[in-house]
Amino acid sequence: MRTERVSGNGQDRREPRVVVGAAIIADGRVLACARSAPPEVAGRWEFPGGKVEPGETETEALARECAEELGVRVEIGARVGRDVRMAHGRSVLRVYVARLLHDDQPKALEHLELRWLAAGELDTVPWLPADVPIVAALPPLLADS
Ligand SMILES: Nc1nc2c([nH]c(=O)n2[C@H]2C[C@H](O)[C@@H](COP(=O)(O)OP(=O)(O)OP(=O)(O)O)O2)c(=O)[nH]1
Repeated sequence: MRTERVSGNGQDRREPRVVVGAAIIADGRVLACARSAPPEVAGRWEFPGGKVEPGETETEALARECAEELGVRVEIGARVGRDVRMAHGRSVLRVYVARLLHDDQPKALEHLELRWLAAGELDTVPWLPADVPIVAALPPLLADS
């Protein structure tokens, strides 16, 4: 895991690593993805995404991960929910709304399964724990889409 030292008030502190996720919304549904690895989280559901690499913006990281994991091009929009601390504060999950571009259709290139979920179906899959408060913020966004 990569961390950064930031000086302030004569003390060093470590900035949490940002993991970005894309809540891809289309026709009132959000794309949920079942992780294939590692074994301890395989079968749990998440938003496509991953760690922001050095020198990359969050938007660039999301575009890269959506291309790698789903083979799609996306437009990134507003934040969904709040930052959720993970790994004892060593990382945070930060999710953005995304929309598919050019009629691209997501493919499970790295996930076990993909599902489009409407607001009433959000609790039909076992989300990773950090995703739960973010999923709770989705229904108004799905209603507006
Ligand atoms: N992508 C993603 N990761 C999540 C979510 N919720 C959640 O707890 N995580 C965790 C799982 C992992 O511990 C971590 C992200 O790891 P990752 O494996 O997706 O990141 P990455 O693509 O950059 O992978 P790597 O380069 O380390 O192999 O964040 C989510 O909704 N999306």
